[in-house]
Amino acid sequence: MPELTPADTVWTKACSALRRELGEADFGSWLSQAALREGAAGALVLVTPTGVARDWIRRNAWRRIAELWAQNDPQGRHLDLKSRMEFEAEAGPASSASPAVVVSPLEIADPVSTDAAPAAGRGRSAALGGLQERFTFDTFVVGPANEFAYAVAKRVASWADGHFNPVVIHSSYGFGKTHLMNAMAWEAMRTQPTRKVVYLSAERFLSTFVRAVMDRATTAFKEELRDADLLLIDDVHFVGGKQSTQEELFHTLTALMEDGRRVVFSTDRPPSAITEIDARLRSHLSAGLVCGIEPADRDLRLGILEKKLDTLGRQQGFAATARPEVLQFLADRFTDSVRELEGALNTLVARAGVGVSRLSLDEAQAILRPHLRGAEKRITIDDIQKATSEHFGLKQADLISERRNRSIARPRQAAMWLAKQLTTRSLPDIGRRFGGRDHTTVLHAVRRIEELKAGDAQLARDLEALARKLRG
Ligand SMILES: Nc1ncnc2c1ncn2[C@@H]1O[C@H](COP(=O)(O)OP(=O)(O)OP(=O)(O)O)[C@@H](O)[C@H]1O
Repeated sequence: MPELTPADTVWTKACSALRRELGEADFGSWLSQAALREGAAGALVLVTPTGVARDWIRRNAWRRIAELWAQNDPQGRHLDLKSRMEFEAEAGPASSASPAVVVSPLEIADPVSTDAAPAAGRGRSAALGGLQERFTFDTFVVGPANEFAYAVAKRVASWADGHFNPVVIHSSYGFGKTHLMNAMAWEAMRTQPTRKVVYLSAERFLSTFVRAVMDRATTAFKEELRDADLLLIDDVHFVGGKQSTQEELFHTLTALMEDGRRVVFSTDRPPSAITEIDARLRSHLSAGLVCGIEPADRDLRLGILEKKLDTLGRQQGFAATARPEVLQFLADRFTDSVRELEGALNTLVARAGVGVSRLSLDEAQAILRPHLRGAEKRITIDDIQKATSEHFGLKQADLISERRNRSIARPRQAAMWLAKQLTTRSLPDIGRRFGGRDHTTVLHAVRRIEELKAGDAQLARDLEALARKLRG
């Protein structure tokens, strides 16, 4: 039997990208209440509590959800969107009582679960949920972009003496941080089953901590973490701006380090650039061993494709290969993150099945056409800045500068809006490319332009002309 990816895993992955891209406020207001459910005949439906929420999601996030879903679901299942009333009307009254709920993002947190380990003995190891079995060193492909981070991760997992503390692994989204963090946890548990390994995302650190505060159970929470021989916290930038969580994290870090325990963090930037994190915590992170993972080069992308193809084939029970020109096409077109690259390959295998090895380049392109809309002509933020500055008679440097006069600020906001529409970059990523601005600034720009273009016909025309020019 091929191994199926549970729908909740796909949704969890999509949620973590959506949370980052939409921002905490929108995600919390609209998506955190939506739940993935199974309707009639096993159809998967994202169910919102109200019709208003459904409409908001359809207008503002549905296209992106569909993309993320396709990228993360190897089975290529269809996902529908309905309000609860619609869902129950169609599925019949039994649906509300049936155990059809797969998962809602608010229910994901499972403060102390110990059921995630693969076959190797667990001993005192504890994973606070969320470890994925497929993320091991064996499935990680090494190349110049990640070899240093990989070597450090192997060293941490072997419990070698003379370790650096903390270790910080950073990369832009989708280039393998979580994969390496998981691989370290699995291997550390395997090599020293009597030691305690704790892995959790910063998001889960936050939600578990908040819940512990509400339940007056912070002592148990602290003990659970401070007892770890190896603590791994993924996506630590997420605690930025959350004062008490940062403080708790800082105390956890110092307590563990004083005791000679090992701590590893992953972040989306070098620690010195995470300005939304408290200076004290930031300086502790910067003082550790900081290793970056660079975007994968073409050879690494090809290597990853071959490895994934082999794994997918084994999961589905056939020897999967693909024509070199198909793999090269994927490696050249899906360069924004390994996640997208993998999503494209998943789509081909899900659609063609055993016939994937016979797919011609034309057929592969036809299958991937919906995914290529943004990538057809790969538009970069640099292209957008050049076109926008030219259109408004400015210099590209003006868009990146600190200058705030309206004649510059408005085109800058327009360029940010275009970056959100025409690329798959996240808000933090866009912010970074506009002179290191915060993701909230980008979000504000995107909303402001949405508002303005509804009443300002000239601006709407400018944006349309720019988008047309950029799309080519
Ligand atoms: N070098 C690699 N070898 C094999 N697979 C990889 C590699 N790099 C990334 N991947 C795959 O790409 C996908 C995205 O990687 P991962 O989730 O680790 O990224 P990330 O950097 O943690 O992203 P984010 O910042 O969005 O959390 C995963 O399925 C992972 O297995």
